[in-house]
Order: sequence, then structure tokens, then C-alpha cells
Amino acid sequence: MSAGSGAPFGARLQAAMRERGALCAGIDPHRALVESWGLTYDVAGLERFALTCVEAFAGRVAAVKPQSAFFEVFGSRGIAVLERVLTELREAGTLTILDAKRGDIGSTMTAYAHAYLADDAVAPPDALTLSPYLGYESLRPAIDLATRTGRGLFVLALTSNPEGAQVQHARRDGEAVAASIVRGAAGDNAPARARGELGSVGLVVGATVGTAVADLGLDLVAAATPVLAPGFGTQGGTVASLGTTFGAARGQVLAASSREVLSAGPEPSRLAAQALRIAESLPV
Ligand SMILES: O=c1ccn([C@@H]2O[C@H](COP(=O)(O)O)[C@@H](O)[C@H]2O)c(=O)[nH]1
Repeated sequence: MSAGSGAPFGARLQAAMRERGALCAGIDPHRALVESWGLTYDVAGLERFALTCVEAFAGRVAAVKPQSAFFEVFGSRGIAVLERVLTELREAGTLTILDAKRGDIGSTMTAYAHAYLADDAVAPPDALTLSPYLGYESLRPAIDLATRTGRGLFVLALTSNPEGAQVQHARRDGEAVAASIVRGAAGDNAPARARGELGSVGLVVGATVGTAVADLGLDLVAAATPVLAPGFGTQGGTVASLGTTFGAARGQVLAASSREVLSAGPEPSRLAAQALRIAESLPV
């Protein structure tokens, strides 16, 4: 066990949410936002944007979620900025969730796992988002490595976009695909559940999915899973909709918001105030 305090990710996230509220602030430096901050859309602008977010969020929110795509756009120099963001947040004691939605098979999945979850990875985040649509068990190399290194995962179950239902609501032998993902996470989180803790295999369930959690029979409480809920804010998720969607699992939910928070930039103090205002509105 090696990440941070030595406790597994699920326990560290629970502690951070209790201390700082249930907000995960996103770092999504897309062109329109970068330019609205008066920055040029190039590597220098990317770096200024991202480090301003680090200054504003470090030590203030439970977790920060950089979106890998917006760094990858700039090639190796963009990735270097992402690595700096992850390293500085870790040094400041703030949990990071890298949104890269990785998923593959066999030795390729093993390589992804090593790249993001190993102790000797270049800049490992505390947790990584994964896509299970090559089959939940195809993620096993990442699940096993994250368990060994104390890191976490957020596996896509019900995504915030309307198109996700085409795959995630589909049924096989009467069970919705999303429910089979929850079942997989529940199995991996069973030891943590027995200790009365959240596990380190989290799920992504959008803040915009309405009553789908209940309709599809997803038991998030029994799965002892942290839930990352993107779609809060600009995509339409609200404090009220989180209550409707998650019910008894509400205390497991970390609401993720990018544009709603980032629209308060570029002044770091205003950005921080916006994040704190949203975090305070979210019951833990
Ligand atoms: O189901 C999902 C999974 C991931 N995302 C990501 O979250 C942010 C949302 O940004 P907002 O500006 O708060 O809408 C973005 O990085 C998405 O790729 C998601 O929206 N839904």
C-alpha cells in the first residue's frame, strides 16, 4: 500500500469528502474556456490555465479531475503539463482523479494499468476512470494493481450523456448492462464493505440520469462503491436531482463539475470561492 496516507483510496476519499465536501472540481481546458480567461490556446495558455486551477483548488476541494483529452491535444508538451498538475496536487495533499476512460484487453490493459496506477508511473493520479465495455473482467489488471498500490478506479456504469443508455440500459438475461458493472464492483469492494468502508472500485453515474439507478435496479449501497457523478452544473445536474437519482446512496456521491466551476476564472480567489460555494451546497 503506498498512495498518500497508506489507506486505500476509498477510505481516503471518504475522509476528504467529510473534511471538504462532496465536490470534485474538473480541469477541462477547452479552447472556449481558455480564451474566455484571456489566454492563448497553446501550451503556454494551457499551462497557465491548469496551474491557476491547481492554485485555486489545492487544499480546498475533496478531489480534482483533470480531463486527459484537453492535455493530449497538445502532444507531449501537453502531457508534461498534465504530469505537473498531478504532481503538484499530490504534493498539496489533494486527491486527483484522472479522467482518461481507459479500457482494453490483456497485455494492453496491463500496460495502461502500469502507466497510471503503478508506484513507479511518471505521475500517477490517486484514481483513474475506466471504460468496462470490453467486459468488466477485462479491467482485472487495473483492479489488481490499484488494490496493491492503494489507488482507485471509477468504472463507467451510467454515463451522463443521453447516448449512453443505448449500451448501458441494454439487458442480457434480464440484467441491465449497467447493473452487471455494479455487480462486478460490488464483488471487488466486498472486503472494504466488511470493514464498514467504501471500496476503491468506484463507479461513474451521471448526475443527469434521472431515475435510471432505481429503474435498472442498481444497488449502489450494497456495492459499497464511491460514485463519481459528472454532469453536475452545466449539463443539468442539481442538488435536487442528486437526491432523486441516488436516494440512500447519496452519501457515497462525489459530484463532478467542470464548466460551472471554471466559469468563475481566471482570478484564483474567485475560482476558489465558486468551488467552495458549490461544495457547501452538496450534503455529504
Ligand atoms: O459520464 C460522464 C463521464 C465523464 N464526463 C466528463 O466530465 C466532465 C464534465 O464537464 P462539465 O463541464 O461539468 O460538463 C468532462 O470532462 C466529461 O468528459 C462526463 O461529462 N460524463
